Amino acid sequence: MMKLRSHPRNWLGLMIGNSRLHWGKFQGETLVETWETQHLNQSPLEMGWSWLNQISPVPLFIASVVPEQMQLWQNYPKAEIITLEQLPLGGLYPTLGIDRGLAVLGAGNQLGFPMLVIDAGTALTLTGVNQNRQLIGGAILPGLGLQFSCVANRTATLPQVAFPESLPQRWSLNTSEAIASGIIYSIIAGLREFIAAWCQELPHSKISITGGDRIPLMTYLNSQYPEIAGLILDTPEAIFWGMSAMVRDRNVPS
Ligand SMILES: Nc1ncnc2c1ncn2[C@@H]1O[C@H](COP(=O)(O)OP(=O)(O)OP(=O)(O)O)[C@@H](O)[C@H]1O
Ligand SMILES: CC(C)(CO)[C@@H](O)C(=O)NCCC(=O)O
Ligand SMILES: [K+]
Repeated sequence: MMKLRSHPRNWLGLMIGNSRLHWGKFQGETLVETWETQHLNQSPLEMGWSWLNQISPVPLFIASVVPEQMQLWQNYPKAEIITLEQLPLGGLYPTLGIDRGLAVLGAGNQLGFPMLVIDAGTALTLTGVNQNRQLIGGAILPGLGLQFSCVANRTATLPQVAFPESLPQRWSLNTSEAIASGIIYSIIAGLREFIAAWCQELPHSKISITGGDRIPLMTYLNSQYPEIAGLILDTPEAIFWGMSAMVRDRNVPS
């Protein structure tokens, strides 16, 4: 096997997340466009998606944290799976989510290592890599949306609450705001604590954020801890940057 050091001319990246599918359209190394779609109920071929290959025969590179969704792509021609084994970072553990690995690789490649990535997705994760591209570790907690839906679904009277547009009152005098306060102040205080601990060990680290809930989360962080928020770089495309690096350096039979 040899390592290619170039991208296909046109290609698609697909990150299968827990809530939805994230797509990136690339021309060589350039990310041209990203969009989201729902999870599939059947394989893309059964859905009549052969057009994806016939009309535009582009290579498709897939990374997934949802095994059942990945299964649906098994027989899809021109699809290549991006796996953790190929990820050029040290100290990985076998069950690390490929989304976390790709995000920290992508953000680090683009902005520099050490890198701490916050992924505000279905799950909220922190993933830290040092200057030698070794995984130091991270943390996983229920994401913002999951925390809101969990309290509503698992209690008799608590309502489903939408994310508030701005930081709520900490001391609330109504149920909806009390739920929002409890979840939001706890998450941002927790993040502040994790970031402070990380920066104590790796003072020169970059910190970046990605994921579907990063904008409301940054709004709350900005209001309460502007000095912490000011350290965090917005990198919605971090996972695709990571994919791009792995696609460029993929192995091909020599
Ligand atoms: N159309 C949408 N569908 C689902 N979630 C959405 C949508 N728009 C915004 N979101 C927010 O995005 C969050 C999920 O983030 P994201 O899409 O990054 O997660 P994901 O697909 O599960 O990826 P991961 O598994 O990596 O967390 C949800 O909590 C939700 O609040
Ligand atoms: C934590 C999630 C769900 C975040 O999408 C994903 O990265 C995952 O399934 N990870 C596996 C467990 C781990 O990363 O340790
Ligand atoms: K699970």
